[in-house]
Amino acid sequence: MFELNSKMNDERIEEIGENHVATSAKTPLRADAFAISDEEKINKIQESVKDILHTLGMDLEDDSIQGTPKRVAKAFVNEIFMGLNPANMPKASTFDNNYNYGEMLVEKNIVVYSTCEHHLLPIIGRAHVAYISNGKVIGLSKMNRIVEYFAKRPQVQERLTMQVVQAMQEALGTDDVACVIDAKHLCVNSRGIKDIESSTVTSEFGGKFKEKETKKEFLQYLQMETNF
Ligand SMILES: Nc1nc2c(ncn2[C@@H]2O[C@H](COP(=O)(O)OP(=O)(O)OP(=O)(O)O)[C@@H](O)[C@H]2O)c(=O)[nH]1
Ligand SMILES: [Zn+2]
Repeated sequence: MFELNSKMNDERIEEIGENHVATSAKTPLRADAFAISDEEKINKIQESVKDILHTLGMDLEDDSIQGTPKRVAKAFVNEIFMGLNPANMPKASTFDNNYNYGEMLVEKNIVVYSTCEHHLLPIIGRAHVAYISNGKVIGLSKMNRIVEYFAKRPQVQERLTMQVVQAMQEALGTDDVACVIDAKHLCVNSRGIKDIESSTVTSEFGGKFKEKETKKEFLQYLQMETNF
């Protein structure tokens, strides 16, 4: 019934380049960012973490800490910052909108675990992504995966929000995409000003979502009570 369109995604990756984001919201990567393999990155980071722990005065021979440099390095490369590796870009399978669904689709409450690039501390929150089909529909989980991919980078929340919208626009071939993120930054909550209550809201509205009524409809869905 549906025509899987993952080939388009591969072509798109080639077109846009390793950052998967068209223009303004690129993650600042060095030109030689991919000169060494992930395994080499893990080895180098491991040494750097050893150095930090040693400088802090920790005994690296201690049974509990011995494995920490490797653990941290693996977590950085394979998990926390896996979104820096274009090989991890999710395949954003799109399908023909055969049923002519013409209204907005909202994927609410997508969990965001990201990392603030200023302090390398967690950003924890929720993303809400919406689009209006221009002939294509996207697999629901792919929206969660796109958010996850861009979240797993050193980030500022503004850029993350824009990257999610741009990647969705590319996948769906439409400007009519929006994203709102509400997140807590541990650099604000647990250190510095130590304001445990505050959170940060960012938004990006593309195409029809810039129009008052469409934006309002999207934001109203986010206020809806959910009973499940
Ligand atoms: N705009 C923006 N700022 C962020 C984000 N994450 C963290 N920051 C801020 O980045 C700023 C870095 O400011 P600096 O003055 O260089 O760092 P700092 O001395 O640690 O600042 P304090 O957090 O105020 O102690 C801080 O105000 C952070 O709150 C983000 O996603 N977007
Ligand atoms: Zn921070």
